[in-house]
Amino acid sequence: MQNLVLASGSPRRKELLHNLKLSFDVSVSNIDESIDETLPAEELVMKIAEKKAKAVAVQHPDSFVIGADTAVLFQNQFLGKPKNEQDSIKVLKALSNQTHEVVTGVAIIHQESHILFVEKTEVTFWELSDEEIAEYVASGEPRDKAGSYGIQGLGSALVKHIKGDYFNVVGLPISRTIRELRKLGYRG
Ligand SMILES: Cc1cn([C@H]2C[C@H](O)[C@@H](COP(=O)(O)OP(=O)(O)OP(=O)(O)O)O2)c(=O)[nH]c1=O
Repeated sequence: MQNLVLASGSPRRKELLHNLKLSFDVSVSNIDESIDETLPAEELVMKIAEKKAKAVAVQHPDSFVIGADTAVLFQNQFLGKPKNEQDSIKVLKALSNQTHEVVTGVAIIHQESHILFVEKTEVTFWELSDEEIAEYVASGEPRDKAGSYGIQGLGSALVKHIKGDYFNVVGLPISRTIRELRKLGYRG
């Protein structure tokens, strides 16, 4: 029996795997997510995803372990989760009426085999009024989310259009992830 482990505490990633009716365990590692700003965003998110997966793989040596990390990239700036409400307001003002990229790095580890990949989605926001931003930030939704919004929640009202995988924006490019898992021999 093959065992699948999601190395993430994100409820969104859990739900995306559930959608595929896969049975899996969740194991969260407390790794240091501080970033090396000299690295390109694509490499950074893959590196952090790999760190998350590796920390869990040592405890589950025969399992297929998935780690992921999502960030927003705008004008060469790497935007992770907001530090506070002021930070969210600043980020949402910058993203208003603009297109940004959401990058998710995914790492899959099984025994000696590793797969790393990055998926990108372009997201374009409507022009947002100060009032709309203030109301959205007060809802609390931006708090635990890269780029200070959640496309799957109230944040859906901010988005004019996207180009690429919607699920990648939510935190896990699920269709590519399952395909890469199968390449490593996963048959669940
Ligand atoms: C842009 C965007 C991000 N997000 C979320 C996805 C990720 O959960 C979060 C980015 O933080 P991550 O560090 O990628 O993940 P996490 O802290 O939630 O979970 P863990 O570290 O345990 O793996 O932002 C949304 O839910 N919706 C969105 O539209």
